[in-house]
Amino acid sequence: MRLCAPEGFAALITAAGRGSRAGGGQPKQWRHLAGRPVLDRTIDAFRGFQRIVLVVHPDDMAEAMARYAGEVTIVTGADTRTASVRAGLAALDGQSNHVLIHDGARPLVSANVIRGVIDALQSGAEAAAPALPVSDALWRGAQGHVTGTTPRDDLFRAQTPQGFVLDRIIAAHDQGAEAADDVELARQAGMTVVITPGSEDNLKITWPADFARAERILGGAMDIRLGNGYDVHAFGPGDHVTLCGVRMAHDAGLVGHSDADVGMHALTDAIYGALAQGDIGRHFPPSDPQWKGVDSAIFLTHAADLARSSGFRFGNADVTLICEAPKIGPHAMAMQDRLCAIMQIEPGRVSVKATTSERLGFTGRREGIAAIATVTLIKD
Ligand SMILES: Nc1ccn([C@@H]2O[C@H](COP(=O)(O)OP(=O)(O)OP(=O)(O)O)[C@@H](O)[C@H]2O)c(=O)n1
Ligand SMILES: C[C@](O)(CO)[C@H](O)COP(=O)(O)O
Repeated sequence: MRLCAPEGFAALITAAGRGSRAGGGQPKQWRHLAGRPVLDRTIDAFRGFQRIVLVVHPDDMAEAMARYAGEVTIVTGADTRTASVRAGLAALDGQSNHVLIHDGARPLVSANVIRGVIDALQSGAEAAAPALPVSDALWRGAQGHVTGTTPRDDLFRAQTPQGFVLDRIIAAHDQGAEAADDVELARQAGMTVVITPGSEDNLKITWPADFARAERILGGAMDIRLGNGYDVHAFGPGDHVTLCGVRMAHDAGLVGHSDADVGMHALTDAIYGALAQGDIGRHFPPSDPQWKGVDSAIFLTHAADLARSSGFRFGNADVTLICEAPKIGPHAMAMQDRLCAIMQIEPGRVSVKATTSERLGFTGRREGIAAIATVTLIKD
């Protein structure tokens, strides 16, 4: 659930690091986590803020502008996290009186964690930040052996967002010191910092294995839907068929109320099925003359829009056409492209393939064409 931040609260997201510990050939904030860039998810968590400042590396400025211009204020960062935060603070103007400073590399921060920081600041704290008590025993060690134990009663694992009265944290940064985080700088400047509840899920992606861990956490929170669809149309008089949006010459046509695109109908029903929204007949009754002879793209567009407006994105779709003729193979790519265009999803997520039924049954006797489709929808 997304929160709505009070007026005067700004968010500052640091994303100018190079992610050297995470590896992967690309800075971690730009790598995909369950299908979306890490930074998309981080920014989404702060969408309820009127003002968001995003600090990026100069090499990433073009990418950041292409993705987020107009939604957030984008500024260039510097060599250290502290200097990047300083650059971001300089972009905040008099409209903000509080700022929450957050690592771009913590994409799974929850509304509750953010709300805890805001609540503390609204209750009068000059600084507040989430943390978790250390629950494991803490050892000192050398050469592979335990050399001592450290009491953990007053130890916490610091997280972000770290929230501050804006002019107090700007003043702390103006003193120019380097620090592990903004709480350290705030304390050096004499501020009292309230500890608010952190979350195990609010991990900072730091090491290669953190991507798999974050995907596992997201997997638990994701709503993943699977839908299937099946349709049949009989051959009748005609000189072409339209399958998955592609018109093909044939020695017969397909009989139907609309354009009888059996593949598109199966796919449309699969989407409605995944959404638990009935089938094409419920949304476009065959008794209604306005759907007579129409392009079935109308139905697929409606189902895809319904999926999106319900908060889902497409995982993939797979359509199988069952017929002896016409030959589907030469047209399969064009069909995939057409379905992707109608559903407004990127190529590579839709498959169209075909099989015969070895001359058995109604498809084997060339009396008609059948189609089955499967689709996955994801809400994260
Ligand atoms: N000069 C820097 C360094 C870090 N960060 C940001 O601060 C957050 C926390 O830093 P860290 O996890 O250390 O990220 P990196 O510096 O990218 O990682 P590494 O140290 O492995 O290179 C990240 O969102 C990172 O992009 C930043 O804005 N500017
Ligand atoms: C700000 C921080 O995430 C709080 O835990 C942490 O200090 C960043 O440390 P890093 O060494 O820059 O990853």
